[in-house]
Formats: sequence, C-alpha cells, structure tokens
Amino acid sequence: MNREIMTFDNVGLAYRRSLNPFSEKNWVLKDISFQLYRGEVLGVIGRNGAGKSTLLRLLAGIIAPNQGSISKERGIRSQLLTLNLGFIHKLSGFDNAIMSLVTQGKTIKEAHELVAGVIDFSGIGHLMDHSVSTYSAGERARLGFAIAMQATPDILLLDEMLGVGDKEFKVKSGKALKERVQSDQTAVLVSHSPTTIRKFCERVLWIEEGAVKALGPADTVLDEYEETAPTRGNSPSKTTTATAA
Ligand SMILES: Nc1ncnc2c1ncn2[C@@H]1O[C@H](COP(=O)(O)OP(=O)(O)OP(=O)(O)O)[C@@H](O)[C@H]1O
Repeated sequence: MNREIMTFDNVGLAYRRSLNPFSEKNWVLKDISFQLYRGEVLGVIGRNGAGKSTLLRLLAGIIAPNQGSISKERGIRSQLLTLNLGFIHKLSGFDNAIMSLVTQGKTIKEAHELVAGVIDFSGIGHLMDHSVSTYSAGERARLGFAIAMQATPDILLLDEMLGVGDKEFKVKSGKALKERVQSDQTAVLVSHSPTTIRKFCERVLWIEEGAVKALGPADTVLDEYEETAPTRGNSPSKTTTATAA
C-alpha cells in the first residue's frame, strides 16, 4: 500500500436545522476515520442520505469538520466532480472551463491550450459559447467530466458521475477513468452502483446513517452491502459485521 495522501480522524459534520445560528445541530457524519492512499481509487457506497456527498465535500475542502481532524499532504489539490456543483451557470461553458482549470492551478495560457481537449472530449463544442444554465444535465456532465480529464488534480472526487450521459458518453468516460486509474490517479468514487464500484475500486467505504459501516476490500464490503440492501433505497434487513480496516 502506498503512503497516505489524506487522513480522517474521528471526523464529525453537523448542519444546523435552520438558518438560525442557535438552532439544533443535525450530525450527518459521526466519528469517520480512514486513510486515503496515494494512487488508490476508494469507492464510497451507502443509501440515500447516508452522508456520501457530504464526505466528498469534506475531502474537497469545501466544508470543514465540526469535530475531529482532516490532515493531508502539503500542496495537494483535489477536484470534486458532481452534477450539482462547480459551475457558474450564467457563464458560458468556455468561461467555466477556463475558470475551473485556473482554479486547479493552471495558468491562463495553459487553460486556453487545454480547452481544446475539453471541447474534443465533451463533444459539445457547439455549446461552449452558450450559458451553462441552458445545458441539459447530460451536457453539464460531459463538460464537467471533460474539464476534470484535463485538470489532473492530485485527488479526483467523483459524485455519481459515471453512468451519466448517453451510452456513448458512459463508455467514453468509463474508459477515460480507467486510463486515469491505471496511471496512478488517486480518486474517490461515490456511486449507488456496486457494479461500477467493483469495476474501479479495490477498497470500499460503506457509510450508513453518517457512520462507517464497513471499510475493506471491495468484494467483501460490496457482497455484504448487496446482501443487506438488495435494492436501492431499502433499509438493510440485518446488522452486519464487516470488518473496518
Ligand atoms: N446543506 C445542508 N444543510 C442541511 N442538511 C444537509 C445539507 N446537505 C446535506 N444535508 C443532509 O445531510 C444528510 C446527508 O446528505 P448527503 O447529500 O451527504 O447524502 P448522500 O449519501 O450523498 O445521499 P444521496 O445518495 O441521496 O445523494 C442528508 O440527510 C441531507 O438532508
């Protein structure tokens, strides 16, 4: 196993129940501890509302924990790729691509050079001057994925981004991610699909009601997950004993 690039130590995250700063806190993640190792693709699985996207936002540094600590290697850049976040919708696809690439540490000159690759990969060159607010979900996914493929972050965080778009794009994005993974990209992949997670990940973190239910080899954790939650959104029918590792 390579050295750890990021470590979560008893991390807890609470949202307030309302905008009132004195309102009660709702703990959506509790006592989360794990290491992310350089070069691995860690899968994150769990039912709706379990806390997976919140975990990715913590990994991306968009939000800070209310409890515990998150440590990471110096200078590490992560990029969160999700359907709901990251674009300024009133700006064009072109401007969003430049902005994202610059945020990822590219110079403006480099960003302009890389946009050609974004256009080529996304297949939506004809829309690049249009405002992102006019894009379909699939077109936004294409743009986001294409930017991420040019951005080369140290940690790529993918929130339900595989399996979006049409058949052609699913194949294309799956192939591109596979190439990335084989070239030592560190990534965290959130998906409801055990099949997708099995395809890309050696290790899986299963989050259940904001806590670590299991962490270990993909096959072990996913077998147990599928056994206890056979259909998406169903409650597990029994308590499991998967080993945390
Ligand atoms: N900004 C917020 N303010 C208050 N509560 C929030 C906020 N964001 C998320 N939550 C709550 O935190 C919990 C975890 O949400 P999160 O989006 O992390 O779950 P998830 O596992 O990604 O779910 P899904 O599989 O449905 O996408 C949910 O109960 C959600 O309602």
